Amino acid sequence: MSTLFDKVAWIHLEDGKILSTRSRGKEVYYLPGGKREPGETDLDTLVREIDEELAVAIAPASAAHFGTFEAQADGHADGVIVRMICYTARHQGTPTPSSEIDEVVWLTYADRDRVAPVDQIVFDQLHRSGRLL
Ligand SMILES: Nc1nc2c([nH]c(=O)n2[C@H]2C[C@H](O)[C@@H](COP(=O)(O)OP(=O)(O)OP(=O)(O)O)O2)c(=O)[nH]1
Repeated sequence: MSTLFDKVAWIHLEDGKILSTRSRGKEVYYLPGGKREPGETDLDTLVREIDEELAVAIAPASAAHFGTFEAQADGHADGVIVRMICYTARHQGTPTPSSEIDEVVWLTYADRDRVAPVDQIVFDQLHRSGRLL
């Protein structure tokens, strides 16, 4: 049996830095987002997860698909894969970490080795296109 996590993440850049989170008890940084619940669209998941994690309201009409990326899931057995469907989107509110989130940080490409494998692919693409410092 192979496992694939189906997640939706928010790509949010400001001044060449990307908003990233560290979940409670974890050592590497993730892009904010989470797993789809049954029946949810990508945007349903994005709006719910970003509200839960950061108390920020995503504007769904502004969301644009950035890319979908797959890699080894952080902290799971070899061969467990996470698929992350990534969106940019406008928002309202100031990111404020929920109790599940220990840290909210702005990272640059210099932090590539501090993020999960799937996020490294996202970092590479953003850096190549000049959006991530
Ligand atoms: N949200 C998120 N998860 C990631 C990223 N990169 C990455 O490997 N993951 C992995 C972590 C786990 O190996 C895998 C499944 O997530 P999980 O099992 O920790 O999810 P969870 O129960 O905390 O649920 P959820 O809140 O994320 O929906 O997704 C990322 O950038 N963002």
